[in-house]
Amino acid sequence: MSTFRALVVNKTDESFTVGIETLSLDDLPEGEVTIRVAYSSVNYKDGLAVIPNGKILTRYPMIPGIDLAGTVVRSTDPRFKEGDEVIATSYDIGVSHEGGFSEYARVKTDWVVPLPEGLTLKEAMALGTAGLTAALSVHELEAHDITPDKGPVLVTGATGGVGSLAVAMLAKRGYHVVASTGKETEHGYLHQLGAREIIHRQELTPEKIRPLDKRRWAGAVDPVGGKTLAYVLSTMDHGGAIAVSGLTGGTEVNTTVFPFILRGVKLLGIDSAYCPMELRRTIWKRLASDLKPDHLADITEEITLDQLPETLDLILQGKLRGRKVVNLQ
Ligand SMILES: C=CC(=O)SCCNC(=O)CCNC(=O)[C@H](O)C(C)(C)COP(=O)(O)OP(=O)(O)OC[C@H]1O[C@@H](n2cnc3c(N)ncnc32)[C@H](O)[C@@H]1OP(=O)(O)O
Ligand SMILES: NC(=O)C1=CN([C@@H]2O[C@H](COP(=O)(O)OP(=O)(O)OC[C@H]3O[C@@H](n4cnc5c(N)ncnc54)[C@H](O)[C@@H]3O)[C@@H](O)[C@H]2O)C=CC1
Repeated sequence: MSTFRALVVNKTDESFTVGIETLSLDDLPEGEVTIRVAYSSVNYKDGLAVIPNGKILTRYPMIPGIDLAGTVVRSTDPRFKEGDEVIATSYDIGVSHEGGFSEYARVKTDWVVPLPEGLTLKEAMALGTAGLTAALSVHELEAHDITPDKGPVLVTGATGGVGSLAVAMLAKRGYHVVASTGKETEHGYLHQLGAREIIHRQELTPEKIRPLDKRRWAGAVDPVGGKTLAYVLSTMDHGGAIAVSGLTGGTEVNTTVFPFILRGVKLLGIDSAYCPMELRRTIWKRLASDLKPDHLADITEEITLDQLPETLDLILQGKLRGRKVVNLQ
């Protein structure tokens, strides 16, 4: 192999371009582990990475793609050897270090997780950062004593990557899942993943949000943020917890101290990118076992490298359902 294909984003004072290019291994950055990438996946952050003011990429040109899974072809670190199947997600990958939308990648050993028993490379990318984030959210809710007997757990942005996987994981763990979506055509999909109730996303953004409103949820997984998060905060039950990961509904949250001081609500921030390695390995093991969604194949659609630009455009428009896995073999 002397050359390979990758998606490259470039920005200069005069232009901004996104396209497939042919590169050689010498074009890859420094790192101990070189990987023949089998699959990558599409996350909202990748959509932001390929627009001029997305504020994700820190230098250009850059290969985006925060997720990758494949087989080690060379390692200068004894922790990995040729032939090992591995996952590498987040850290600087696809941000300031060439990422997964590429047939080959070279990364730091400290970013690499061995593929856990119970997952294929394709399944690992069907999960990807969205799965890691959904699982971290469930893990954190559990750690804050939000058990299935406590009451309904809300998932916002429920047809998206984080949302779909959170619905499936919580349902598998026995929670009464309430899924919020604006997509009326996807109710069947959400019921199939295990949602017990489906509500329209507009219900979570009323004109006026009271400091405290009727208690509705024991827990919530919120990849939407913004006004939705403000309403969810005001409608949490006593001792409830919200795992907040995203911003598709906005970055500003107008709230009061009352949910925190009168109902003891906990706001749990989820950061998949710099999640410590020990916890990351624990979560990947759970993703391969008790949190592995029963309907992973139904959540996932495979695309090619050539289909990436249009798919990245669609994720920013909120038009995708579930997860897109990029086949790079
Ligand atoms: C899969 C994960 C996700 O999807 S997370 C959601 C996607 N991420 C984003 O949308 C973040 C995009 N970034 C921004 O919008 C901005 O960087 C900002 C609003 C977070 C801050 O903008 P500002 O112009 O005020 O400052 P800087 O960009 O110069 O950064 C200030 C300070 O924050 C640190 N920082 C920026 N981005 C991140 C990040 N993603 N994670 C952690 N820290 C971040 C940056 O390093 C600066 O810190 P400093 O110590 O000064 O270096
Ligand atoms: N904190 C972390 O570590 C991580 C954060 N994220 C964030 O989580 C969010 C979701 O990421 P993905 O699942 O990859 O994206 P996605 O595009 O697959 O899902 C987003 C969902 O939000 C919905 N949505 C869009 N605009 C909305 C609005 N105004 N109100 C309500 N719902 C709206 C979409 O219809 C879609 O269902 C993003 O903001 C992303 O940046 C994702 C992964 C890791």
